[in-house]
Amino acid sequence: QTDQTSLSLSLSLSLSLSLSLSLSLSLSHIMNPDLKAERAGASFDPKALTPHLYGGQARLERFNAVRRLIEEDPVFRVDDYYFASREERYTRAMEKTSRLVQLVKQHNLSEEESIVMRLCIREQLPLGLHWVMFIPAIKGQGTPEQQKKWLPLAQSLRIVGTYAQTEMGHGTFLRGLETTATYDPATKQFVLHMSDHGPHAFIVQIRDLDSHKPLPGVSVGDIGPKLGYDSMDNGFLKLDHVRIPRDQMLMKFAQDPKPSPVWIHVWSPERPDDFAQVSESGAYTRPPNTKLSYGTMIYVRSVMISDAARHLQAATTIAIRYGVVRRQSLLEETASKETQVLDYNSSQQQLFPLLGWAYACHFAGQHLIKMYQDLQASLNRADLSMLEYVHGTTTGLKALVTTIASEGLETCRKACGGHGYSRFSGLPDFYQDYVPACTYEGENNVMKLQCARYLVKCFRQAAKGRNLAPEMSYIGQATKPSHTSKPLNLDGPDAWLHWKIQSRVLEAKACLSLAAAVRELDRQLGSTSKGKAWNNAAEPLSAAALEHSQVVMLRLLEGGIATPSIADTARRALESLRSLLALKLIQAQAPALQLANLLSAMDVQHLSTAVTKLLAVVRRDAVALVDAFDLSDHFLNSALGRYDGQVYEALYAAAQKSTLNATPVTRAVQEHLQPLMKFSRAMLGMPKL
Ligand SMILES: CCC/C=C/C(=O)SCCNC(=O)CCNC(=O)[C@H](O)C(C)(C)COP(=O)([O-])OP(=O)([O-])OC[C@H]1O[C@@H](n2cnc3c(N)ncnc32)[C@H](O)[C@@H]1OP(=O)([O-])[O-]
Ligand SMILES: Cc1cc2nc3c(=O)[nH]c(=O)nc-3n(C[C@H](O)[C@H](O)[C@H](O)COP(=O)(O)OP(=O)(O)OC[C@H]3O[C@@H](n4cnc5c(N)ncnc54)[C@H](O)[C@@H]3O)c2cc1C
Repeated sequence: QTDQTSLSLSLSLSLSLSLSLSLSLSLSHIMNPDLKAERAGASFDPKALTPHLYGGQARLERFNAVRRLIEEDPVFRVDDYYFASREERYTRAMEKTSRLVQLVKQHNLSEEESIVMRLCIREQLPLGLHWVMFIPAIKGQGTPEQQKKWLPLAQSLRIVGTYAQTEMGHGTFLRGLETTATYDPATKQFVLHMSDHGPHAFIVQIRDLDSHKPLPGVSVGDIGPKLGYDSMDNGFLKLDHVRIPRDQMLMKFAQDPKPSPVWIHVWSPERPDDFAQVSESGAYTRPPNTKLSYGTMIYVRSVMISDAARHLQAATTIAIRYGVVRRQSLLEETASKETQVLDYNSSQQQLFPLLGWAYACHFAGQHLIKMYQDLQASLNRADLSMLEYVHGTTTGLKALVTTIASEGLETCRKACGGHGYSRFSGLPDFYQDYVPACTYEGENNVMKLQCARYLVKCFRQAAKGRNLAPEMSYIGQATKPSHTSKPLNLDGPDAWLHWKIQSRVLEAKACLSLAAAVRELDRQLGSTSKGKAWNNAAEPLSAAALEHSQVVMLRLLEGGIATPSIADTARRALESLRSLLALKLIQAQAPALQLANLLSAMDVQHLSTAVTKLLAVVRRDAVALVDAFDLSDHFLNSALGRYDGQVYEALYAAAQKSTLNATPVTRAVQEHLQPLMKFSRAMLGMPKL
C-alpha cells in the first residue's frame, strides 16, 4: 500500500451525516412471512450451532461485544458505501482504520479481538497488508533481534508497512525478480537496486516518518483504478540505489554451516535463537531450504481459506434468504401463490453445494491456521519435515477454494436475478473485492501445478513402497492397477448417505486422476524435456491437484461436523449438507467412475435419487443453515440478504439515495437531452400525446 494520505480523524463529518437510509437499519421491523415460516419449519435451532462456529459461547459473546463496537459507531456506517467515489472510499477506509485503532486502545482489546474487529468491517482496509503480511513477515522471517526491534514499532503503528514483492515483469516467477540488493561491506549497507542468491526479504523505509513523503531514491504511488478494491491504494514502488543497514535483511533462516568469528549470529539446531546471514564482511550463507523465505506466502494462503468461508457465507446468506422471499412464476398452474425461487431445482442444485463449501471452508480454515502454527513451531526447532506437505496442501486448497468462492459469488448473484445485479444486493461488491484472490498469493493455475508437483512426488514414493504422511497415504491406491476394480453395487440410494462410501469414492476418483496425470507426464517425459513434459501434462496434473484438494476439504468438513459439541439436530442437518456436496462432486465425475468400473449403472441411478432426496432435506434447513453464520445486516449491507426479508422496501429506499435522484430532472438531461429534443420538436413539431 502506498498509504498516500496521512491518517486523519474526521469524526465531525461522520457525526453530521444522517443514518436514516442505511441498508442495515431495519425499515419496517416486520419479518417477511415466508422467511418467518422457513425459520419456524427448520429441523434445528441455528442459535445452537452458531456458538460452535465461533469457538464456543464465551468467544461468541466476545465477538458480539466487539461487533457492537463497530456497528454502533457512526464512523463504520455503511450507508455511503455504494455511492462513494474511489477517493471517498479510500479516505473513508482510512478513517475507519484510524477509528479501529482508537477503539482497540480505548477498550484495551487483545490481538484476537482486533482481528475480529477487522472482520466486522465491511470494507477492505488500506492497512490490511500491514497486519496480514508485513507483521507476519517480520514474525516469520526476522531474527529475534529483528523482531524485538521492528515488531513493537509495527504493532503500535509507529511505522506502517506493506509487502512489495511482485514486480511489473514478475509475480509468479520469484526466481526471476530483478530488484537487487548488493551488500557494501565498507558501509555495512545493502544497496537495493543485484543479488544472485534468490529472493530475500528486506525492510526498506520508503517514507519520511514525519512528513510521510518518499525518501530520496524512492518513487511510490497508487497504481490506479482496478476491478474492485476501491478502498485500497495498491501501489507501485521504484528503488534507485536505496541504501539500508545490513541488519534490515530478514535473516532468520540463513544458516552458516561453518560458523566463523566474524558472523554476528550463528543459527544452529543447538542454538535455535541465533541466526547467521550476510556477514559484516559480506560473506553469504544459504538458508537450509531456499524456499523458507516464501513463508509469508504460506501463511497468507492458509488464512485465505477462512476468507473464502466468510465470502461464501455472505453470498449464500444473501441468495438463500432472498430465494425464499422472492416468488416468481407458477410451478403448477393451479397453485394459489407464485413459487419461491429457492424451490426451483436449478436454484437448489447451484446454491446448496455452495452452502456446503461455505461450511467446508469454515472448518478447513480453522485447521489450516493450526497447521501453519505447527509448521512455525517445527521450523523454530530447525525441523523442516512439514514444509513440503504444508506447501503442497496450501497451494492446492488455495487454488480450489478461491475458485469456488469467486465463481460461487457470481452464481449467487445470478441466482438473485435482476436484483442481484444491483449493487444494493451486496453481491457485486463482494465479488469485485474477492475475485483477485484467484490471482494474488500465487495465481491459481500455478498453485494447482505446485500442488501436483507434490502429489507426483508422493505417487513416486508410494510406487517405491515408501510410507507417506497419514493424510496422503490414500494415494497408495493410485499406484495399483485399476483394471481389477469392482463397482460399488450399492443396495439403494440411502447407501450413498454414508461418509465412508462418499470418501471412498472421492479418494478413488482422485487416485484415478493422479494415476492418469502421472501416465501422461511419463509419456511426455519419454519424448521431451522435463519442463515441456510438465507443461504438456498441465491439464491432467491440475485436475489431479483439484480432486486431491476436494478430498482434503471434504475430510475437514466431516471432521468439523463430527465434533461432539454440536447438537445432534444441527449435526444431522450438516451431515445432509456434507452428503449433498460429496454426492454432487461424485455425480460430476460419474462417467469417469463408470468407465473405470468403480460405479455400476445402478450405482449412478441410486446416486441421482439420493441427490434429489438430499436437496429436499437441505431445502428445509437452508435458512437455518445460513442464519447460523450469524452475519449481521451491517456486514452484509445487502437489500436482498436482510434478516427481516424486507427486500423491496430496502431496494426502494436505497435507490432514493442515488445522486441521479437528487433533482427531478438530472443535469445531464437539462444540458444535453433537452436541447436535442427541443431542436427535434422545433424541426418536426410538438408531438400530440
Ligand atoms: C491480502 C493479499 C494481498 C496479496 C499479496 C500478494 O499477492 S504477495 C505476492 C504473492 N506472490 C506469490 O504468491 C508468488 C507465487 N509464486 C511462488 O510462490 C513461487 O515462485 C512458485 C511456487 C510458483 C515457484 O517457485 P520457484 O520457481 O522458486 O520454485 P520451483 O517451482 O522451481 O520449485 C522448487 C521447489 O520449491 C518448492 N517450493 C516452492 N515454493 C515453496 C514454498 N513456499 N515452500 C516450500 N517449498 C516450496 C517446490 O515445491 C519445489 O519442490 P521440489 O519439487 O523441487 O521438491
Ligand atoms: C488485488 C491484488 C493485490 C496484490 N497485492 C500484492 C502485494 O501486496 N504484494 C505483492 O508483492 N504482490 C501483490 N499482488 C501481485 C500478485 O501476487 C501477482 O499478481 C500474482 O502472484 C500473479 O503474478 P503475475 O501477476 O505476474 O501473473 P503472471 O505470472 O504473469 O500470470 C499470467 C498468466 O500466466 C500463467 N503462468 C505464469 N507462470 C506460469 C507457470 N509457471 N505455469 C503455468 N502458468 C503460468 C498464469 O496462470 C496466468 O494465467 C497483488 C495482486 C492483486 C491482483
